[in-house]
Amino acid sequence: MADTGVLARGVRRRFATVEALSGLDLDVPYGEVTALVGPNGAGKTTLLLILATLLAPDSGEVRIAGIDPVADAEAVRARMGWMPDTFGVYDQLITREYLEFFCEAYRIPRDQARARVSELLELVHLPEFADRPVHVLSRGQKQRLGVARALVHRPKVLLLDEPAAGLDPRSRVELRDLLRAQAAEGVAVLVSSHILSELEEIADRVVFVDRGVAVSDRRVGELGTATESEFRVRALDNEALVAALTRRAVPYEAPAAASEVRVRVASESAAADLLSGLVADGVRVIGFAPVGSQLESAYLAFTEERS
Ligand SMILES: Nc1ncnc2c1ncn2[C@@H]1O[C@H](COP(=O)(O)OP(=O)(O)OP(=O)(O)O)[C@@H](O)[C@H]1O
Repeated sequence: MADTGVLARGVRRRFATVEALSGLDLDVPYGEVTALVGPNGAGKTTLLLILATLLAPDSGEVRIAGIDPVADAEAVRARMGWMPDTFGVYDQLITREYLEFFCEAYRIPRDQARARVSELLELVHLPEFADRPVHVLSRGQKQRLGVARALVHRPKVLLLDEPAAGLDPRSRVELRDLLRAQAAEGVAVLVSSHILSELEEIADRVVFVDRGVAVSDRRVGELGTATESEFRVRALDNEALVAALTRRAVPYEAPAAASEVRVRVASESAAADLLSGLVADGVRVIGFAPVGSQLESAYLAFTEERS
């Protein structure tokens, strides 16, 4: 148990008539990025608030770095970094002062705080903003400052609620690198998000949450193998492609106006077989790619199953 950054067993939390969490189980190992994915209202934020010591569960067991957040919130906070989905920044403060303020909150001695803040500003690529007011930072830069704030006390567990929301592609890549680097240092990272295509690159594991329970837990590399998915196929000669698919009895859709055909295959392995078969049939294939990401296909498959 001590070897898991986050452990949750049978966690329940009700708000009046709504059961936000109905017996959720979760493990977040050290050294990995675990993503929490699920539709609106699935209970992700409720769970993160409980893990961050900000909300008590009605029942169930929770351990953060081996410690019960209800019994000893202070010890958990000393080991856990938290970035909420919306967080205020004290706009009038200078960026360096902003982080020094949080160092003080975590009782980091002043002489060490200065060095720690410089280190963090380097880490989140904001050193040139050290002496500028927080309000000049862009949204992506503020988001990175939020990560720096969560890392002030070198937590072993890092919890982030929708950190990539509203970020442009470049800021998302920077955030991804930052989180991967934390995992490489041995931190247990838990991140909730809706941006599925990005999560595929950020996360090692994906936990799907729906109606207050974790319904599936998969390693990102294994996502594509278990689910049927759709592939987009393009060939120099569309008619030859359609003829080959028909001969092979592969279900396809060929929208009249489009220059591509969509096929449904049972697995990645079936997709690979189909591609080599088409080439062997003499079809001059110029494009063969999954529609949406693997994570997206898995997500759609699991929400379909449950609706
Ligand atoms: N403070 C509250 N009072 C009443 N109901 C709440 C409260 N917080 C959450 N809920 C309800 O609990 C359920 C789960 O909400 P939660 O915010 O945890 O979902 P989520 O998965 O984070 O959703 P989203 O992706 O939209 O942020 C929802 O039905 C929500 O309306």
